[in-house]
Amino acid sequence: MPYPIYMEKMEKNKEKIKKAILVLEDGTRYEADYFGAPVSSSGEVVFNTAMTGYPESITDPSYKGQILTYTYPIIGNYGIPSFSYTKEFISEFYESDRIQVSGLIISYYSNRPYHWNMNQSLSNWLYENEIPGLYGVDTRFIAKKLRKNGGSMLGKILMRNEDLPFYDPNQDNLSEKVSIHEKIMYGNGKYKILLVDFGLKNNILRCLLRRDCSIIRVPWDYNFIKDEYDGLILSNGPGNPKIYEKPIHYLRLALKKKQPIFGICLGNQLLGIAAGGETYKLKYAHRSHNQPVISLETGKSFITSQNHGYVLDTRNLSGEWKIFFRNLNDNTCEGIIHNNKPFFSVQFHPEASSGPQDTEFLFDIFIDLIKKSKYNT
Ligand SMILES: NC(=O)CC[C@H](N)C(=O)O
Repeated sequence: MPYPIYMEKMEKNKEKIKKAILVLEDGTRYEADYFGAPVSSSGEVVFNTAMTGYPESITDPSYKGQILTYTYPIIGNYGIPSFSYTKEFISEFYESDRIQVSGLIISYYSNRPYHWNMNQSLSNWLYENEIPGLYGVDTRFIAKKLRKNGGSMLGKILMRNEDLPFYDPNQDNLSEKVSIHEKIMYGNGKYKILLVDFGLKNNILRCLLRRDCSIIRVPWDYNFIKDEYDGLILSNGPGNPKIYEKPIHYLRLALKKKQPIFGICLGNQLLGIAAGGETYKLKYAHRSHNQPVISLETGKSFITSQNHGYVLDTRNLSGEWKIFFRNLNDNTCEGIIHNNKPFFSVQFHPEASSGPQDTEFLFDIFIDLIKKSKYNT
């Protein structure tokens, strides 16, 4: 066993640490030790190069159906935070109320976690939620392999002599699994935001509540066309954007109206499709805290937090739209903006969490657009 491990529950049960196997769709088999729960799991293996923020990423619904590999070598060192809620009943430190990843693959599991706000260890949290983790893995080797295959591969974590079929989450409607089923209202601010939840990250709610908004959060397939609102936000979310035909149809209708629209990540892809564009899978997916983008409006560049495997092909975008941001690494589209209506969207995460907060000002731009359209100023 290459690394020590901190597995309270396992130790209590005097269960011996056993080996598990990572199997990739190209036939690669990789033996490693496990932490968290001793259960087998199948999904799309992706990797993230961020150095911090594992509690936020693990609870980000955009990771639904995915097995997350960290290239940063030490994970678990600050445990996981307390389960506290704001007065609006939004989790203070998590991006949703549950673990969303199907498994974790890491190099070194830190066996002495410490943080003033720590509630329990990462291993314990995974154990309680029946999610497996593998440690002692050369995650940079895995990342290189995944990169060669467009940033992801189907894979499975297998315990004992079990087996599972491969599972491709991109064939599924994942928003159905992670979105809400009933409307939820938050705050009583001046600006009425209709927020379509495709699997939203809580920090979108927190950012809006700090900006005098009242939020009507609705399920992914909610028909918002007849509703009254000051601004429409399309959240981030998991899976293949092309699956979400119903909301794309509603969006085409919303584009005929004049209320401001702001799309984030999956929201950007859906808005882009509604505006005539296409989406395709990136050659190298963007999952990190240090993705550089440039605004084609101002010429300013920003470091952004990202988590996406698909991207917009803007070639067939209707002439009313232009590219708002571009990625400075691979030149892909990082956002679009309408020429004369208050509609824009970004592929990165202006709400960050985790990651750099440099682009949170986009929420202010959105509120300014609302002020203009609401008060005609
Ligand atoms: N974070 C997101 O909204 C991700 C969008 C989409 N599921 C993708 O991977 O490209």
